[in-house]
Amino acid sequence: MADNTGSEMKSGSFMLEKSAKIFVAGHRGLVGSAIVRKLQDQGFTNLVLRTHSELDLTSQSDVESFFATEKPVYVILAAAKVGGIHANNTYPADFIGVNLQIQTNVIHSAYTHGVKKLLFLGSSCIYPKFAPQPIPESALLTGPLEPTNEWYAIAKIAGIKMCQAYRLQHQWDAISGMPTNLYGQNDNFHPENSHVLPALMRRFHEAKANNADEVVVWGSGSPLREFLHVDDLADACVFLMDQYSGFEHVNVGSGVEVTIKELAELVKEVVGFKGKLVWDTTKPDGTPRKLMDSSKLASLGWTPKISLKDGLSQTYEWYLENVVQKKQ
Ligand SMILES: NC(=O)C1=CN([C@@H]2O[C@H](COP(=O)(O)OP(=O)(O)OC[C@H]3O[C@@H](n4cnc5c(N)ncnc54)[C@H](OP(=O)(O)O)[C@@H]3O)[C@@H](O)[C@H]2O)C=CC1
Ligand SMILES: C[C@H]1O[C@H](OP(=O)(O)OP(=O)(O)OC[C@H]2O[C@@H](n3cnc4c(=O)[nH]c(N)nc43)[C@H](O)[C@@H]2O)[C@@H](O)[C@@H](O)C1=O
Repeated sequence: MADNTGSEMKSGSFMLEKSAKIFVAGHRGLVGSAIVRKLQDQGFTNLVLRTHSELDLTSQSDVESFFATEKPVYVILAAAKVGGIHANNTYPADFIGVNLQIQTNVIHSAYTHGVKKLLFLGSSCIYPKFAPQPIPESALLTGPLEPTNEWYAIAKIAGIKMCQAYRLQHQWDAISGMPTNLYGQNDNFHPENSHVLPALMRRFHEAKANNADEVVVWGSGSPLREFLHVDDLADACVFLMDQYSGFEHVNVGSGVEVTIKELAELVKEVVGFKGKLVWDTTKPDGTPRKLMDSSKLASLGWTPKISLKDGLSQTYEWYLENVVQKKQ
């Protein structure tokens, strides 16, 4: 039964419907590809997938036709305009506009065409810049946002609210998960527009390959970030599809935070770069700290499994095989 208050749980029907048609939007991205791997591992056989060029989710009419034709039973919305601190800061119109368009089109058409349940993915940047730490779900809309990503955050907050509004008005089972900073295979390794972890992995790798003496890292090194491996996130998404039908969004974190300086040292070690770090303090630090309180998800019965050290090694192996070797 769908629930308006968040107090009730849905028990296990998703995992029993292995041949139900599931639309994973954004299936080639970091998150979408991990969700596809997880669903396939779990025996789901009827995934419907479209690349950006096959279906532009910012087009309301194309999204409408897609849902009318395909009629998926479940939707996991992992398509979005995504990027790190520099991209968010540089392209505010894209981050608010594209994300509002994608999520509005997909959520509305999914509801209209009888989708049974939808999972919307937001981000830990929805919370106020100076939220209490660890950040509980209840901190939403209690203070001003971090300016470097407020445009993206406003779109994501609108997505949560849209799911809640459709639940209230139409008793429709739309839920929201809020992942912390993610990393893993199929990440974006762009030198400027990516998130810190893939950016540093690439920069250390290239410095090592070129016998460089130093690597530039942005900001002061003091901000704290919590990192979760994307395979853990995918596992949590499947868990939420199966086990959660509440009104409130759910934090998905690892509970482990490191300073950017500690992260840089870890990535340096995994890559095997021997030179020194130089800090470019003209670059923004962003939020000083954003550790999520994931006790709600833990109380439902889900916890992460992959340590940062193991996850980093795995990701570097993947990067070597799939990015470096393919360029050669
Ligand atoms: N990465 C992170 O650290 C975090 C991510 N998240 C959330 O997870 C979700 C997925 O992020 P992530 O996997 O990192 O992002 P990626 O950039 O890796 O992937 C985004 C996907 O969205 C698709 N896409 C983008 N625009 C459109 C469009 N107009 N029409 C159709 N498809 C489109 C892309 O398709 P194509 O490949 O075909 O171009 C791509 O597959 C987002 O909602 C994000 O907010 C939350 C917290 C942290
Ligand atoms: C997931 C989350 O991601 C974004 O927020 P963010 O956590 O600030 O993201 P980030 O990974 O880009 O940076 C983390 C920290 O790391 C420092 N840093 C050092 N050196 C590099 C570097 O080379 N690249 C980047 N990107 N950052 C670097 C950087 O200065 C900052 O202090 C949101 O915009 C929003 O998209 C969102 O929700």
